[in-house]
Amino acid sequence: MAEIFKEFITTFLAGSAGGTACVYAGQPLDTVKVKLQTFPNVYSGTFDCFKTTLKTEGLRGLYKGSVPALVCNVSENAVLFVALGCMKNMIAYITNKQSSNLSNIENACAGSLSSIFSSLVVCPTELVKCRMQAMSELYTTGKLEKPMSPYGVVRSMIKAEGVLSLFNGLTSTWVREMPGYFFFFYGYEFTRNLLTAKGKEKDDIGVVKTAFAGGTAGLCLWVAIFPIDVIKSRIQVMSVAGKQEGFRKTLFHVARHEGIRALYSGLLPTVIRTYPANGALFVTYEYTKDTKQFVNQFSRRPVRRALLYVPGHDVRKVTKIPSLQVDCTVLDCEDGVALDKKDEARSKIAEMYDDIAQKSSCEVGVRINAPSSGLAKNDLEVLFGKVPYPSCLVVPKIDDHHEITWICDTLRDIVLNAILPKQVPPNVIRIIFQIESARGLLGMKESVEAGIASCAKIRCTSQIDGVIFGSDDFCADLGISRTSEAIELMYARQKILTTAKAYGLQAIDMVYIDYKDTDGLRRQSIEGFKMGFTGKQIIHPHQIQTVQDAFIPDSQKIEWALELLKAYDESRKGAFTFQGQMIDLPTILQARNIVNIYKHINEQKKTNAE
Ligand SMILES: CCC(=O)SCCNC(=O)CCNC(=O)[C@H](O)C(C)(C)COP(=O)(O)OP(=O)(O)OC[C@H]1O[C@@H](n2cnc3c(N)ncnc32)[C@H](O)[C@@H]1OP(=O)(O)O
Ligand SMILES: O=CC(=O)O
Repeated sequence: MAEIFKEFITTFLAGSAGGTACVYAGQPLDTVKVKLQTFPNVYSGTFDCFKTTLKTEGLRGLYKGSVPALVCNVSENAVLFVALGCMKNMIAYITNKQSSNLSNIENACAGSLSSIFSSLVVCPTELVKCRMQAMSELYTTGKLEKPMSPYGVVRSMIKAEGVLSLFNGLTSTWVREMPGYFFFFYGYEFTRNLLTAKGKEKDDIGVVKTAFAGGTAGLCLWVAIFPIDVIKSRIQVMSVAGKQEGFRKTLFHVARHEGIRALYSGLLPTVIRTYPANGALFVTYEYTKDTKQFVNQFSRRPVRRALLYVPGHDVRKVTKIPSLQVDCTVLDCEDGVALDKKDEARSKIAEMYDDIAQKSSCEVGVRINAPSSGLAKNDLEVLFGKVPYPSCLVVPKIDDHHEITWICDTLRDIVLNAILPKQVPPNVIRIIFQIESARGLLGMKESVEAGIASCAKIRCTSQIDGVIFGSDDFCADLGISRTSEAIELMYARQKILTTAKAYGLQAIDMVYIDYKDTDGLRRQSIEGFKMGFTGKQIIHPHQIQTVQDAFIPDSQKIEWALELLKAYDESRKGAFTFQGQMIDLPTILQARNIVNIYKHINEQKKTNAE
């Protein structure tokens, strides 16, 4: 059910975005088309109409009716593309095929059927739009006493003839749309197939070819239905000056009195308009319909209670990932890989990533080498210069803010230059960076701010998700001797945690390298969770369960929090006593945190299981 809803939302959003792009790209020529269709004798041709409108009414005149056009196009395309999905599924069901494998004719039939639904939106909105676009002619030819606003047009129609008058021209809209959309989608799919290189998918033809296929779709539509559109525009515009004759009578009237040419009046601007307008429509639609990932991506950060490092060159360990019940795995190019194995690790990860990520229910990220190593750029190019690329990037040893800026800028350039010309980057890259030195700790606030600022330069490519405490390198940098209680690391842990939380980021605690000592690991994990860390790095599958159990509130705590929140709702007091303790807002907020963490983890478990 949730999937169907997401599908609905994403198609709806993609259709709406496509409709918006279509209007802005095509409105001036649409205005010219409507003027020529309804007043063929006022202008000598397309150019004259364009020039005169620009001269007398300015650019605003050409964009007149944009608001109803936006309403019209956005709602039309949203409904059209949602209905198209349903109709394709229906045809796929009947023909026993996958909806992505329908033939051109089947796609065309799905498009034609979808237009039955979109016409219900198109008819009233287009009626208002057409009248707005031809307003100055209606006024100067005396058919209207004074110009009206879109709202005025709607109000006067409802007042004079009732709500149903908004559907004036519905039959001619259907007569136009059903064959129109048959040719539209046939033209689109046919052109896309034609432009697809052998052995490639039509979804991969790129922006320019998609735009061309969209324009050709529009060309097929208009050539097929232009006379019907002329009659529809006539009925809709002229009925402002009184009741207009029906479709058939108007058609014969125009043909007899004005000649067949009048039925094609306005075809040229329409054909010119169709390439930018429908090109923009399909490019925007195709490239935003993957908003499902967007909706998922921006909703929440993935839960990362345990973050398991897997050395990237170690194929045996990497292929183990799909069998592990862990929140997050990180394929390592850095400290888990010897210097002479760096190239091997990088290329193995690039080669295996897609397969491993597909088979795993956990998040699969990568850790590149440090910015100061001289290896990081190569890592980024190899790992992120192709699709699919990892959804999560761990960057070690951030010693100052220039380094994280450099990483984020370089990553963005790689994605923009290597991926964008071919397709919209399929997923946001969630960056987590490591603080592992005295300098890194002191400059952490600036590094967080620099990372966030760099990612914000172009939204949707990357975002800073969290900070990791690299305790072992930190000990090396400061000359610290480790103790089992790790009291010597308390300041660093608290500072990292506080800074990360101040910016709403995840804070991931240190590694427990004595991986056979489960009791010690449990103690340190519970401590980290109580301090406020959201998760912990691990190095061995044995550590998964202990850590993941520690980073979720226990059942007693959840019960306490739920009961407390219930008592708070009932008491409606600032301070009150609950189970012998004084409770006020700070404790309520803590209880909410507990419930939120619990809910979030359970939701993620459900999503992973789906
Ligand atoms: C401290 C600072 C840091 O930077 S930490 C990050 C860098 N270090 C790392 O990435 C090290 C990751 N861990 C490892 O390489 C191994 O766990 C080490 C510690 C070397 C132990 O490996 P090994 O001797 O194979 O352990 P084992 O025989 O007990 O393994 C049992 C089965 O589990 C597997 N395993 C082990 N570790 C991992 C891992 N990290 N990821 C995935 N699988 C792992 C082993 O391959 C072994 O599987 P199998 O039974 O052979 O099929
Ligand atoms: O990278 C991790 C560390 O502990 O050092």
